Amino acid sequence: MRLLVKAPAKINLSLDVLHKRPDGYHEVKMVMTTIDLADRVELTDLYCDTIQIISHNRFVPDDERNLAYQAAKLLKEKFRIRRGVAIAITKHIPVAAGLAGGSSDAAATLRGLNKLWGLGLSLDELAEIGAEIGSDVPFCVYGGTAVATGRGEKIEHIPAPPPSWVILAKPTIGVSTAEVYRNLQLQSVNHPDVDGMVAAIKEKNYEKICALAGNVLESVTLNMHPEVAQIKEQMKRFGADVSLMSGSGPTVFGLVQHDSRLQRVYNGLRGFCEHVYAVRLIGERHEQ
Ligand SMILES: C[C@](O)(CO)[C@H](O)COP(=O)(O)OP(=O)(O)OC[C@H]1O[C@@H](n2ccc(N)nc2=O)[C@H](O)[C@@H]1O
Ligand SMILES: Nc1ncnc2c1ncn2[C@@H]1O[C@H](COP(=O)(O)OP(=O)(O)OP(=O)(O)O)[C@@H](O)[C@H]1O
Repeated sequence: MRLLVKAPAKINLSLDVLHKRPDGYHEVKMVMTTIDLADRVELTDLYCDTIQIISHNRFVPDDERNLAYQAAKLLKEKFRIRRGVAIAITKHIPVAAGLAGGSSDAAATLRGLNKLWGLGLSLDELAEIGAEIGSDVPFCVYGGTAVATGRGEKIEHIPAPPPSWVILAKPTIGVSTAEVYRNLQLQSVNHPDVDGMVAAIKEKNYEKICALAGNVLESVTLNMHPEVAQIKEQMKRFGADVSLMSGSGPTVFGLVQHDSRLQRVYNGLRGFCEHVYAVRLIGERHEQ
């Protein structure tokens, strides 16, 4: 049997870090939402008992380092599955970009194998398993819009933000999430108002969402890579209502509500940035 699953990217509308924990992770409080830029994950039953990753992207590992491989391995071990699977991943989400591409591939693999192998697990159960793979995986299991706390694995669902265009611009550098967290100087950052962002989303107040968008990790990545700060400025200058780095970066996203302004922001950025995308906020959860 063969199953096709969509793996959408996320952006962080607000990202705060509260403190470093004894286990080395950071306690976060952030608002995440899905956008309609997605990888395609195709799962095919194999007769032999192996996990095979097929990806034609040179930045994506095709062995046990791939997060989708780790998702399949976990399910096989936990539920003593003696079937194999080929996981073909067509990447559309840029790699190491702050958009949770690998995490979303892993989450899509969990949702897909749950069906393919008839495991009957709930999304809550899949999210719990996903937390063993990475901090962003539980959110990606559900999709939608949520406040994530803990190290990112505790998910509280909130309604979708009002509709908007999202312009993404990714400079040609990759950023290591671990390195960004390691270099964070918490005593000197401006903490975003995450509760205010949640209220603004619930009120569907687009102006307030734009005013409250913030990400403490910008303090690290913008310093390490000044081109990210430049893109952020250009995005605003070309007419985005707000521009912010997503996750640990380096992708910068801009929100644009009016169609009339979309083309100007998109074309303006294309002038000096190779990877630019215009997508929509989805903000709605996956079905079981
Ligand atoms: C930046 C975000 O993408 C925002 O959504 C996430 O916080 C990162 O999530 P992720 O990429 O799934 O992160 P993980 O794979 O769990 O962790 C990668 C590394 O980032 C650091 N890390 C991650 C999450 C967290 N809350 N605190 C951390 O300090 C740790 O050094 C960890 O070894
Ligand atoms: N399925 C996958 N797709 C992309 N990268 C993967 C995958 N599996 C493992 N990786 C590895 O993970 C690294 C980070 O890739 P990813 O695209 O998930 O980063 P990211 O978007 O910054 O993640 P996050 O926003 O969750 O921090 C890559 O450099 C790659 O080596």
